[in-house]
Amino acid sequence: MTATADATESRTYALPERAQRPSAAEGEVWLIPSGDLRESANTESWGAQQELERQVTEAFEAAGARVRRAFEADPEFGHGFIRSQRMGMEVFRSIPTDAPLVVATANWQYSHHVLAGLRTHRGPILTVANFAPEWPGLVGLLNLNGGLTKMGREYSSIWTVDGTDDWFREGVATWARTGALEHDASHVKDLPALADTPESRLGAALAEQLLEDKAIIGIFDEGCMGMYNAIIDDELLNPLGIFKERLSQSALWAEMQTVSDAEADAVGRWLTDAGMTFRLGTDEATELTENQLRWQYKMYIAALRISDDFGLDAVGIQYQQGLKDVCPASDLVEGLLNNLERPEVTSRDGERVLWEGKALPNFNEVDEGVAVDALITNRVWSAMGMDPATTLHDVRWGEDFEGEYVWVYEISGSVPPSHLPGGYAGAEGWRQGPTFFPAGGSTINGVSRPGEIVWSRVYIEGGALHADVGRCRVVELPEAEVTRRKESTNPEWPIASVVLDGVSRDQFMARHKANHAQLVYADSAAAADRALTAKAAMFDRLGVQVHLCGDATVLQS
Ligand SMILES: C[C@H](O)[C@@H](O)[C@@H](O)C(=O)CO
Repeated sequence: MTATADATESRTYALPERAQRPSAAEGEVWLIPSGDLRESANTESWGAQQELERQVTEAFEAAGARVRRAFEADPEFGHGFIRSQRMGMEVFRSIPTDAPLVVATANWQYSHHVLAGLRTHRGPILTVANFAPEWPGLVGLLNLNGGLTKMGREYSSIWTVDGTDDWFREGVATWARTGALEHDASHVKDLPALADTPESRLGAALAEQLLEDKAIIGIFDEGCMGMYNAIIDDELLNPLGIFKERLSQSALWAEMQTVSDAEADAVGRWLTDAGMTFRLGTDEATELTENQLRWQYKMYIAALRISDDFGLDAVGIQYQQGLKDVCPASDLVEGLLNNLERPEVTSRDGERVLWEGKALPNFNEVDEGVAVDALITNRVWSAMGMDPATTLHDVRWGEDFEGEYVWVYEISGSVPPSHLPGGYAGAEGWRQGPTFFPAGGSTINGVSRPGEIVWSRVYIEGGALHADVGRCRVVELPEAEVTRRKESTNPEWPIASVVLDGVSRDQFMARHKANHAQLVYADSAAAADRALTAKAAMFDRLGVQVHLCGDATVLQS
């Protein structure tokens, strides 16, 4: 009997067909927009995106270049954003690999929709945002830039309020001509060798302790909203003595079911007694309700119990995907965890008060750059006897006010109440917007009190961890101006009016490698300088490369 013929004997195989890409045409610039994964956000911000694309197209035409959009808007969806990673990959198949490419961003966008294509694109890349309050294009841009920086892909970046300013138009013309754009970075210097001071000794000692004893950051579902820059690989994280506990938001939801209404309601009573107020209504779809609050209180208790189970040193909840469809947002929980003074929670058996009188550092949107920063800040500030309550803020917008550039830093949900005037008395809970949070939930809304701040950002560049550190002040603006700024952005979110010391708007935008900046108050300007020195020393001893921005100085005697 003869053996059956081998199917591959002919040695002719089905080779994959390769996509035929158009070739780049002289004087042609390609344009793509990256969108949100949430269609509600895409349809609502589509008008703002069209306006930005009009401004960008006009600026390129004035510079003698043509703009070609890589695909048309889809009438079925009612917008022309790239709305998923898959769609991004498909769109990139039609873009010449060596074409000059603009990513225009007028909204909050999910960077991973376009990072796959950008990673292998060979032509020059320009990221552009509208510097406008209503839709956070610049927040999206800063995240994208952080992602490109982490992956080591060269890019240029520019932003504009309305497309008419010379700085923007000249920048576009320069990039169209040369494929590159340099920004002023003269405000940044590397950390000098630190003298032996009480602060440098404290930083080094805390670093040694972390390296020896190690710490765990608990991550309820890693990776939020395509923020590739906010994921720190274990290989970079573990050498700091910090390890991840990977947890699931479904476990959080399950634990929430075990918390009784009575326990949840006690949290609510504590907050009300402390002076916090809530804007309550009855329509679940658009208003904050008692029912939503009760679920948030259950989440607060559940988060602390699970953190206790795993012996966590800091915790983050992904929350914007998955969890937001199941239950009210976690923001209220997150602001409380970061605060020293907060409702008491016991272990399940009622025997132990969890983190009694202490904050459990929380990193919103599971941003691991924030996790490292919050953990270190908590330890330095606690050792110095200062309030360690720290939070990220979105770098949301800014404008001159009476000759000074005042940023709108605005986290998408909550700050620790100690950042507000009068603490809980300065906190008002508003419903999270239905566009992003169908199941609602309360924010911790308010206006951050004036004070001396250390700001920072931990990020990845060149395969290593870096920290930009600087000094700023939260300033008090007239009420009407604060209201205008809040209403131009998201009035349900807490705002900090920030003046950066020695850093201009464009220097900050060009340098910053994330949509988030970390803020913590110090007791005075002198205390802030001392704390900054200790924090820089701790980073330094851990092997994180520290850069001092603007007027930040370290004490050398
Ligand atoms: C709700 C929005 O998507 C926000 O969450 C977004 O702008 C951010 O906060 C990004 O950090």
